[in-house]
Order: sequence, then C-alpha cells, then structure tokens
Amino acid sequence: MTVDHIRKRRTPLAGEFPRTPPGTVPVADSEVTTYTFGADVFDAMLDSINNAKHTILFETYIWKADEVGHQFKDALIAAARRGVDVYLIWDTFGNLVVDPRFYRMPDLPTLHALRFPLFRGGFLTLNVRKTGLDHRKMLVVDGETGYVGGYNIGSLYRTQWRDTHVRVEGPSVWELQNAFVDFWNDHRRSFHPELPDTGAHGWEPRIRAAQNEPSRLLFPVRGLYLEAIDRAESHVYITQAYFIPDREILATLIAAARRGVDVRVLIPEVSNHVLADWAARTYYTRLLEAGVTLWLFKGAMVHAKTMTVDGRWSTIGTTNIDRMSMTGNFEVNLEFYDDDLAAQMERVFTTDLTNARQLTHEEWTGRSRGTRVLEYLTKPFGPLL
Ligand SMILES: O=P(O)(O)OC[C@H](O)CO
Repeated sequence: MTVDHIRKRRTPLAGEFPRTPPGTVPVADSEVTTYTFGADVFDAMLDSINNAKHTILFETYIWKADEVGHQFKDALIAAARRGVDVYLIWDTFGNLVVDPRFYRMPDLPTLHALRFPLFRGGFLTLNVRKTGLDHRKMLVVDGETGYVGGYNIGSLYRTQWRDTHVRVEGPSVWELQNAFVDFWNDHRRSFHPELPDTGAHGWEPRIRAAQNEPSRLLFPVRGLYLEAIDRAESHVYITQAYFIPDREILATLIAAARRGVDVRVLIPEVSNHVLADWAARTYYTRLLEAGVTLWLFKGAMVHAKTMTVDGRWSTIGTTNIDRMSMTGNFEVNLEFYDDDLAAQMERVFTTDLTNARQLTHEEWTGRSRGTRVLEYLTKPFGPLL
C-alpha cells in the first residue's frame, strides 16, 4: 500500500485529446455501448440513477468530494429518498486523502453503505484472503442497465482523462449484478441486508464477467488476458494506464509478436504514477526486440484497461496489467466475444493512435545513461506494483 501511495503522487498532463463518440452495438440479446469520454459516461450514469425505479448497486474505488463526486452522492441519496433501494461500496484506501465527512450518508431505510476497510481480520498474519483493495468501478440500475470500466468518480476524470467504460442493457446485465451481489454478500457487515443471489437465468457465452477475488484466491482476469493473447493470430491492441506485465504476460505477448501477430500497446507518455512509468520501461527492450510496438499517448492521461484481439474478442474492465490488479485487488472485467464490438474497440484504438507517437527501437536504444540507471534502480519495484 505504501508503494501504491508513493506511485500516485504525480499530476499527469490533462490536455485535449481526440474523442470517439459513444457507440452502441448489439451483442447477443443485449445492447453494448462504449464510452471514451468522462462527461458522456458520467451523464449517462447520472441519468440512469435519476430514472432508477427499484434498485441501484454502485461501487467505486475512488470517489472524490468534488463537483462530480457531489453530483453522484446527491443523485444516489435522492434515489434512496424516493424509495429506491440503494447499495453503495467505496474503497477506504482509494479515498484516504478525501475528507471523511463526504462519505457521511443520511440514515434512510433504503440506503445501504459499505466502506471497504483498509485492514481486515487476518491481514497482519499475511493471510492473502484478507488482502486486496476494492479496485472495481461499476453501477447497476434495476437489473436492466450496467456500467463497468476504468472511470473512477471525480471531476478530473470528466474531461481531462481518456478512459473506457462500457454500458450493457439487457439480460447480460446479470453478469455485473451478480458480481456486485457476490462482493456485497461476502463483505457486508451484520447490519447490512443480504442481497438475493438469483443465479443465471441464461448462459450467454458472448458476454461474461470475470472477477478477481483475493478473498477466494481467484484471479480469472489474468487468465482471460493470457488466453486471448495466446489465441491471437492477427492482431492484439492493448490500452493500459499502467503496464507492468508479469513474467507470463510478457512471455505470451513476446510469443505472439514473434509468430507475426501485430501486437500494439498504447500507454500514457506520462502517467500520474511516476514509479509505474519507470517500472514499465524495464520491459520495453524485450518487447521492442520481439516486435511489439509501443505507442505513447500524448498530452493527457490514458487510464483505460482494455484489449481487443483479432477483430473477434475484447475485454473492458477495471484491471490494470500490473501485479496489484492481476493478482492483488478485487477487479471485474467483461469479456465480449463479438465481431461488432471488436470493430468498435478497434475504431477507438485507431482514434487514440492519432494522438500517440510510436516509441521506436532506435529511439529506445539511444536513451541516455542516466535513464538507464533510473531503470536499473526502479526494476525491483516492478513486481510490487
Ligand atoms: O487505480 P486506478 O487504475 O483506478 O487509477 C487510479 C488513479 O491512479 C488515481 O490516481
């Protein structure tokens, strides 16, 4: 946690960047909309909250006490006051710098709030099941509309960061609802009501949620990434805020590039995590030598956690390609096996590349001695981040 705190100290660039408008495609029996601009997704989420009829499930890693944070808080409380059952979860660690008074909620029978604790019993005995942050960001309204992706809640993210969220409308919302219910029922306090666990009404393989759950020693999102890269025969487009691949993900990416797959990784040129940026650089030589291309997003932070493969398969979620997300935190990703959604994700990627510069092997090998020393010093932190 200390390392995580240190690495989040830098204020990233917050400039203009090209936008892909929200795009909706049908996937199985649901409608899937991708969002790549904060104002679009926040407005849609607030609209869903304001029109909720019976249930709201809201979960976030960061919830800032700023204008956007207050808009969400006010809308959620207003929904509870008009009789909607509202369930809230936010992470303690993600909000350590926020005034705790912001999280005081009115005492309403319809409002149920769970602050995910910093320490849980067993933490000091290094019980892995008791570790991990709630790094998830999702919203489910009336079991009919669900959102998940990289967006935390805050004004900074409304216009200044490039991120990706997805909205699902239709039967596959069950995937996100079930993820919330599992988490709530596992971590609720004795005074919280239990949420009904319905089981899946149908089994739809084209949209599936994967949840990383340290409390159950389950980290399937990592498996999703490894499996999809291993299957690739044409192209792999990855967009990540913090890109610190572990041994297997690195090896799988390198193997794909070596067999001729066009592997592109888009990351911020300058992120808000100085240590993460430097740790990521220690992998560049091996990736570039294998033929993976690295694209640096200019002028603004890109915070998305997505990958699309071969025009067939995509994932959008909360999981970074770093150790903390892949094998440390609570996370949720949706995987989509659908050509139209993959085409939409490729359109987003193509637009993003117009605001990125390629880091060439020549530029990388010509970097200064000072840079190399810093990389050497940062290398031990990579597996911790
Ligand atoms: O942990 P993430 O991926 O939600 O990113 C959080 C940002 O770094 C906030 O500073």
